[in-house]
Amino acid sequence: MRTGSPGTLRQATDRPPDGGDTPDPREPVALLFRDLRTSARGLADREADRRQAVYGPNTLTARGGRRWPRELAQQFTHPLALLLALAAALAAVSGAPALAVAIVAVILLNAALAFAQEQQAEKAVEALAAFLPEQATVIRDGVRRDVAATSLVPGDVLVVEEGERISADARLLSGGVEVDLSALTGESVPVFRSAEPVDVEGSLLDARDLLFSGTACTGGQAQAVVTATGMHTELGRIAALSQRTRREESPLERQVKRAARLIALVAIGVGLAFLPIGLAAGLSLAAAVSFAIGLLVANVPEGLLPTITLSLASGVRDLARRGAVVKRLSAVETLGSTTVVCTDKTGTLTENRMLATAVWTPGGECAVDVPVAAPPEVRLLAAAAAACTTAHPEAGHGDPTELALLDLADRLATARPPAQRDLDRRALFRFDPRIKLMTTADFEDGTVVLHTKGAPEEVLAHADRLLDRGSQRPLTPADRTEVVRAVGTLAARGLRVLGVARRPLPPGQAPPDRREDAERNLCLVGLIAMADPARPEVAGAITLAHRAGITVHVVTGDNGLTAAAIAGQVGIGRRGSRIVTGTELAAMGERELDTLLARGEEVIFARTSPEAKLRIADALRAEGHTVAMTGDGVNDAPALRRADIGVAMGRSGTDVARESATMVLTDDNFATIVAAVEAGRRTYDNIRKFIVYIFAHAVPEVVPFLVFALAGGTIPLPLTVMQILAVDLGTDTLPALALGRERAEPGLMDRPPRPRGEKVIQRSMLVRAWGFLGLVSACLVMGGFLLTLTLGGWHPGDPTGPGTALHLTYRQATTVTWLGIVACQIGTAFAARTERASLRSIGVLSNRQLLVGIGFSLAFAATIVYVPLLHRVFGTEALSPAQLAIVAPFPFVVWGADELRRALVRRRTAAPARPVAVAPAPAHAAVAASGHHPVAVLLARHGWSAHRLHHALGVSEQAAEEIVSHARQVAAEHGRPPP
Ligand SMILES: Nc1ncnc2c1ncn2[C@@H]1O[C@H](COP(=O)(O)OP(=O)(O)OP(=O)(O)O)[C@@H](O)[C@H]1O
Repeated sequence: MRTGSPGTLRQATDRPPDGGDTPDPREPVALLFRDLRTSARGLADREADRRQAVYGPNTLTARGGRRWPRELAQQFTHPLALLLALAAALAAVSGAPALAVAIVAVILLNAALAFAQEQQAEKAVEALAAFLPEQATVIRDGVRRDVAATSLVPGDVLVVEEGERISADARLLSGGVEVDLSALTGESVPVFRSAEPVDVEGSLLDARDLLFSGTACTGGQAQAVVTATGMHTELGRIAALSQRTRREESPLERQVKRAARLIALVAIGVGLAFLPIGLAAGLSLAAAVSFAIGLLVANVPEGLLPTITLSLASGVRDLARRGAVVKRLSAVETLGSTTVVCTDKTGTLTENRMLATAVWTPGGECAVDVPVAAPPEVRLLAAAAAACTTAHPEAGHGDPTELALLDLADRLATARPPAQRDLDRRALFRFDPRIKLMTTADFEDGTVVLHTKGAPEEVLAHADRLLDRGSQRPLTPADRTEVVRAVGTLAARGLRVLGVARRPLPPGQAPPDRREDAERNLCLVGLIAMADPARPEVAGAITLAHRAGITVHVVTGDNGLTAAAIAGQVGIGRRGSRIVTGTELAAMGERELDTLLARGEEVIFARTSPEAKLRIADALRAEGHTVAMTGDGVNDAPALRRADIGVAMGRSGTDVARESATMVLTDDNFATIVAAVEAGRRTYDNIRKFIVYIFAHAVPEVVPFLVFALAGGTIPLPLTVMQILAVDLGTDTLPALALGRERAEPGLMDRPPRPRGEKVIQRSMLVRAWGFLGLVSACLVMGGFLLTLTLGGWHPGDPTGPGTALHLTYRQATTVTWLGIVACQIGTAFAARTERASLRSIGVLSNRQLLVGIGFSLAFAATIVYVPLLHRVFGTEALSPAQLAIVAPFPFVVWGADELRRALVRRRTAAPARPVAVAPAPAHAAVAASGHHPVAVLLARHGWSAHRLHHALGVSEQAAEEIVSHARQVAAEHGRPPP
């Protein structure tokens, strides 16, 4: 046996061990217990509290100092900020110091806003930790209980089980576990660690009997005594790990960054082009340069990216409130484009509240959900199943299946207390989702009895005898058929069926070491059927998912008939479904699987292995789908990582699954996935809305310059450079932020999913922003300018410079132009709130933040127009009520014009807009019955080509052809023109 080096031994003292001086974890257990002043019964609660005061909470504190100075500095060094700085320098040297100061103000203001938005975004993501509190199981005062991982202290006895994250450094006391050390070593192959002392030279991480904080248990069960917590753990010591990693950039942000740079280039082009035009129109070189710079500054969309980040973060926060914690900002946008959800059944579609309702023995079926005087064979069945459990109902700990079995045994008065059961246990082969069996060896009446429970067909495959009315006999083929029939009858009622078998070992024989030796020659005792009701909210969520063009496949470890019954109850597979068992799937080639998935049928993959999930995710992604996949076990981790959105269960799932997932459901509920898709779609829509808004103001800013340049001196400049900057400085940002929080547009979930890879900035948006909203605004502001001049007695060609009679009128006219732009942007903000719907349908005043933003814009505008001190800076002048009256209708005109345009668009494309919302018409039903993608079916009826369906919806080419030809056929049958 290894001994610890005496030099490192601490003297036991009366006070708890000091937090900074941890004992050598490798010293013999007895010494370790002495040094940590603990025992195998764990600490007393009060002692644990005391130690918590000494050691502090078991958390890692971020090192590396404050990061905000660097983050703030970054706001000044990104390419767009540098471009603006260059413009400021140019302005300064070209003799326009006021312009230079104004540009610096733009840079400062933008940096401050961007910084504030990014800090907010980061906080939103960090706050998510609060939604996922980590738990640890400990033994305190000899009793097993769950505590918050932060409350672990040295001396605690930790119980580590498969799937759990290890939250402190610990020395194994009993049992053995497989651990994934990749968080510490980067090596992802699990290693075995056990309490058996083995001498290993080398680093602490190689020690066979130590566990480390931050690693995960991927198999087995063990108890270990905590030797170090918080920053004293190995994880805490690796300083680099405690520094937060940089937030990765989302595809959306990358796309927008690229677009923003492109637009900045265009802005430079426009600015440069203005130089010769301005000179030709009679401007001095200095004036032409400053106008060129003004145009450049006005058109650089520097506020876009931080606004997007903040919008995604607010999506993250919103999702968390609805019970879905996402771990990456980019997940929000991916969620919005989800086309397929692969969900498991137990706990996600169902409540995971099991109740044993019926049992089957060779004597026949017997209901057990009512008080019954159970015959002896039923009592034996319940007792055998209860023996084969590890759950602890008294500690609220355990798999719901096992809790139901213990409850049944309790009701039939055959239960042994869990503590006694654990004392009698001689061996344990845990439930393995691959073979779907669990076996225990238990001491009973002087001998060891093997108890096996699991999927009935597996139990049957390992049994050769049957317990028939108290006596064993060989299992005949007829018996097997009868058992299979009984399973089918129970499963078709949506019940989860378990087979139970046993085998007493000859007296004195020790339990087998190997699982294969334990799980053979079993004697089947009977079947236990459990009801697990479907969650009431799931049916509504499935309907919503279907309307949104999302296909839902069930991928479950359970029996196909059980799964099909539950799926039927919640509405999955209404359009046709197929049950594919794990064995059938294994026999399927890749092409066959592709064809199956391309049909658009909702498939029930039953009795699947975790590896099957990976295969299904791969096949769907290869088809071009965006896949959300749920999972809860250790083995589900690869599939969770491979899917576009891995969804883990916050309540019932393992820590390993939670770590691999992109999204964790705090309520384990399928309906939350659909709610998350909805939130994702809304966030994405909102980003498009403020892009339209931010882009629109460029046109009314550029057009006045063009008019001036093209008029050859007959029309004076309608807008000064400083006025342009004032729009950038004060009036645009808040409404843009408010648009990012807009509520969902009606019909959001009636649209087919956004095709994968679709660009966030689309041509139609630019046409709307520049070609419509911008153009209308430009016409209005130019009209306002010319009207003000004319009413003041101006004629084309009249001089308006300083000292002339018309100068005051001219200054008022430019103020009207400027105020006109602000007014038009207010109209644009209202118009941009919906993409297609009428504003009335979402409530004209429903976005409070927008109203606040507009209030701020108006106050800012009033200051610039009416504070004399600012007149000199911005070249503005106080306006008369009559002049104000010119501008006052602008917001309504812009908004009204867009309202009309949207109404026209709605009318023109009314049918495909809500493709799946319409109740299935007979023709639809007929095609739907053939099992095709319902959205595709409807779009085909509205004239989409097979090619377009294939590319937009990811339907396979063959399926798309079939859908289109079917649509033609249906049209012909109804005497309609072909689509
Ligand atoms: N604790 C257990 N002991 C023995 N057998 C079990 C246990 N839990 C489940 N089984 C059997 O294994 C099958 C598969 O279980 P698994 O946990 O993989 O999936 P599931 O919970 O039924 O469904 P889902 O995959 O939808 O969550 C179950 O249908 C049941 O027959």
